Amino acid sequence: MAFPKKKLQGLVAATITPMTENGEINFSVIGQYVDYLVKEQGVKNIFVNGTTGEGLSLSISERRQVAEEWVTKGKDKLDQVVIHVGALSLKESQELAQHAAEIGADGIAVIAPFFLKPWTKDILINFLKEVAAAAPALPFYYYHIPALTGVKIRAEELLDGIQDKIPTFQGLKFSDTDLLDFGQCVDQNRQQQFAFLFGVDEQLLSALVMGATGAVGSTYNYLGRKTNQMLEAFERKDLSLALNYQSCFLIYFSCLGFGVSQTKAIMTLVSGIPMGPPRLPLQKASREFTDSAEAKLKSLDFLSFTDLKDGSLEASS
Ligand SMILES: CC(=O)N[C@@H]([C@@H](O)[C@H](O)[C@H](O)CO)[C@@H](O)CC(=O)C(=O)O
Repeated sequence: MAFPKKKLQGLVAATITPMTENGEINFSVIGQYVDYLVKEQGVKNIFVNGTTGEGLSLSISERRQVAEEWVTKGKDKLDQVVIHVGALSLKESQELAQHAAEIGADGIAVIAPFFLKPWTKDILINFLKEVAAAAPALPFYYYHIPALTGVKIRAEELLDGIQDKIPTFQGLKFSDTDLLDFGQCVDQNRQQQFAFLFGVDEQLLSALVMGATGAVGSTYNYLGRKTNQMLEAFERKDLSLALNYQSCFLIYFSCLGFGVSQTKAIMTLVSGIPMGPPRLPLQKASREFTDSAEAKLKSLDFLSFTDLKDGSLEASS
């Protein structure tokens, strides 16, 4: 089995799908976006077509093209490109999984189907197993995001014996605030060397304490460098610096808002790369929001990372 040379760990940016003002995908900026993540944010792993990437709002053909563009532009620059291939239709999910393997992606992830839902662990595993089997050489990650899917099966329950059913299972992307469930997943599966990737960015420090081996999230698009500093502080057991980062992050960024529309607007401001509006049913961030976010980011010196004071996101004034 062609598993990655190294385990998926550290920060993984959940990529935004850039769009034009007309709502078409803007493929032309993806190369620039890769360079920005690597050079400016120090982030070399990406998660494509997930929540932040509006994967479920794209057509299957668009999802294939987006995945292909990221793999092509990321070649020799990124470490790992994981493609989210979850869909309501098993057939579509399998088609996307097979496509991810064909284009040379490094892994696939799948959410629980969320319209006609699996109500038991065994049914969910059966669905995931069928998708994973369509890409038998690719590492498989379960993407647990119960608030959005409405599928409340605890991850800890799902992981019990999962590799017997899904031999390519390599880890969990856990986008939920139930740290007890997360901690139990880590605790019970430590010996299997799975990747435990936390997906609630504003709680990452707590998840590190519970044993997270990495993180997938929207904010690592523009806060990758600062979050890497937090990871380093945590590694050095400098909890006070790590906490300083997490607190600053909570105070400063939670007031800006974290929806996909806001993420697109903030990323455009911070990176200078146009991300465009989201697709319906999401609404473009209002001018009022963008103006106040810009003022806030300026007051933090945040529109130029190089000016940031070490270990602090505090306002320059
Ligand atoms: C619900 C949601 O979008 N969660 C984000 C977080 O990164 C989130 O934006 C962040 O924690 C801020 O709330 C990620 O877990 C989603 C993600 O990784 C993805 O785009 O698939």
